[in-house]
This record gives sequence, structure tokens and C-alpha cells, in this order.
Amino acid sequence: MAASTSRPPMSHLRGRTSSTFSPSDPKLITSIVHMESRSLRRLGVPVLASQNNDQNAVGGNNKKAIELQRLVEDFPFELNSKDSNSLPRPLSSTHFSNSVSDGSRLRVAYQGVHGAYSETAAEKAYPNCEAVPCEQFDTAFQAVERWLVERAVLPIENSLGGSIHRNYDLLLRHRLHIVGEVKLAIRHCLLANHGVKVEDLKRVLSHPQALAQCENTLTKLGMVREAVDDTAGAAKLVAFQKLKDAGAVASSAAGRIYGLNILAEDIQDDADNVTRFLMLAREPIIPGTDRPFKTSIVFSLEEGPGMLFKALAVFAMREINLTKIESRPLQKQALRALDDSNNGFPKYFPYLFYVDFEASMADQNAQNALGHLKEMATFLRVLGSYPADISMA
Ligand SMILES: O=C(O)C(=O)Cc1ccccc1
Repeated sequence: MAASTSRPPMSHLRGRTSSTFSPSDPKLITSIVHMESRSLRRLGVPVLASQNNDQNAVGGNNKKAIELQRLVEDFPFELNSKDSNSLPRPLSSTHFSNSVSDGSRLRVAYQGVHGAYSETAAEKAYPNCEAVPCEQFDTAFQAVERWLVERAVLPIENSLGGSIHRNYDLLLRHRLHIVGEVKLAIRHCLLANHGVKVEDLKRVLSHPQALAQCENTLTKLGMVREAVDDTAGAAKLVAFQKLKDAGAVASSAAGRIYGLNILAEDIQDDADNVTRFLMLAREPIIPGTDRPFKTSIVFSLEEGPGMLFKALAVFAMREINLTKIESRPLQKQALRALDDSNNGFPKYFPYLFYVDFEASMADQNAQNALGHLKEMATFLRVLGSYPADISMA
């Protein structure tokens, strides 16, 4: 794993509810002032003069920092720039490059702490990136939306556990675009403090997906499962609290980072345990036809016999292969999801279907299929068209 920052995870971006940072935490306020002012300048929005002065921002000028935050909140980046040169441009075919245009390392937000699988996925997609830990997925999404980072990485499905439903819902609730995917082989270890034996363990901590992927092993060992936010966070907790009765399910890298002993390796129920992660950005990439592309969409349909059958037929009749279909019930937050064409009014729909298919939006065949689907869909959004990860994970 590439060297990573040891900064604490980004917490709630507005600093209101964080256990890691509080509103009076100078580090958080300074970093938001600096990064967001850069974003504001790019957009031609005037920024407060004092923000270039660390001491001012940190010492006596929290008020100004907060004012600037309000300014950012009042100026959503999509809506406020009239100058076309300062508008964000679609990412080009260099979207998988590891640096931003000013030469600095690409910042990629992930949920978890140093050593999480999502961090490894970020580094696989963007070698030499600066992986930025976040406490929650929502924070990672917001970090992209507020120009603090360029990408977010999101685990979306696993070969053993299936879809990560909450993350499908997040895709809809936010307006980010899928610009890439990465498949990662997941090999879980049972970790514990030095001197602790398997027989000493009464409980095991990990991310719920990891616990589910090791169901058989953990049942055989008779351990109580305790869910935490991420696998590496579990390892960190076991190590920092010097727990003797609890182990963690996490990667061997997390074991190394937090100085834990590996009691058992490859404890997942199936050797072929692969997680698919999505890379998200503020703007879509320009789809190509030079390599295999995938497109992800979400849509809803009127109720009626055979509606889903008819919807999926638009792909079958054009020989377009589907790689994934997921249905999600309507949630209250989803009521807020906006159709691209409805001028900002909420649209109501009962069920959502998420479909991935093997084609690029640059492909006329795919455009025809979506044109056809639109005729029968009550809502349709393209989440992204991006190069397929055809590596062996
Ligand atoms: O907790 C982590 O390390 C994650 O990145 C989420 C996760 C958990 C289990 C398998 C793959 C990803």
C-alpha cells in the first residue's frame, strides 16, 4: 500500500456534530477556509481577504471563517458562475490521472481510517493519490461537493454479501457522477493484540459487510459480532484500547499499521471475495469507445403488468449486456431526488431500479436504448459512463 496521510478522518464538514473536530477546532476551520476559498476563486466568487492569513483565521477570526462557510453554502458551485471560463469542465480521458491540473496529488476521500479497504481501492484507481479518511460516506460525498477533494470512493457491491444498499441510496441523494470502478480482492484476517489467543476472544469487531463475509468462521469460533464503521477502525480500536477479549476482522495491512497480531488469515467464507468500488466526481467524464465502458443508470416506472420486462427489453433487443440490477424501495430522502428535466421540483416515484450495462454513452446503440427507456420511465438519471475494471481484482 502506498504511503498515506496519517491525518485524522474528516468529520462532519460543517463541524457541528463531530467527535473528532468541534466547531472551535482551529484545524478544521482553517482547512475549510483555505480549500473552499480556492474553489470560490476558481468560480470568480470574491473571497474574504483575511483567509490567506492562517493566524487570523485560526486565532481571532473564526467568525470570518464561519461567514465564508455561509458564503460557500449560499453559492452552490453549479449555479453561480456566469463566466464560462470558470465553469467546471467535464473530465477528459485523463480522468484516471493521479494529479490535478496544478500538479498536486489527486485527493480521494474514503470512509474509514488508514488501512481501510476503501483506501486500497482509492490507491488502485489512482496510484499516488492522497487518500483522505472520512468518518462517514456522507462526509466523503460532501468533501467532493465542496471542492475539498477531487474524488470519493464508495464500495457498492460484494461477491459474497451482494449490494451495499445504503450506498445506492447515497448515489441518488447526491449529484456526483461515477467516473470509474475498481474491483478489489478482499482477504480478511482475524487480528488481536500480541499475547492474545483465539480462545481468549469473546467478541470480534468489524464493518458489518466484513462480519457477514466471515459468517461461517465467526460462527464456528462462537464469537459475538460487534459492528463498527470500518475494518481498519476496528483494528485501531482493539489496538488503542489494548483489548484482550476482543479481536478485529480487517486486512493484514491494517494489522501491520496498528501493530496487531494475525491470528488467522483468509477467514472469509469464500476465497473469491471481491468488492466493487465506484469512483465519484463532481463532473462526468467524456465517455469513449476506445476500451470497454460500463454505464450505470437509475430509473422508475409506472406500475403495471410487465413494466420491468418492457424496460429491460430495450437493452435485450439491442444486444446490450446487463451486469447488475438492483431495486430499491422509495425512501423519504429519495423524494427529494430531482429529474434533470423537471426544473427543480421534487418528483415522486414508488420504486427505483439501478441498472449497469456494458456500453458507453458514446455508443449510438446505448443512446437509442436510453431514448427508448425514457419513453416508459417516470424518472431516469445516468449516474455515469466509465471504463470497466477488467482486471482480475
Ligand atoms: O471497512 C472497510 O475497510 C471498507 O472499506 C468497507 C469494506 C468492508 C468490507 C469489505 C470491503 C469494504
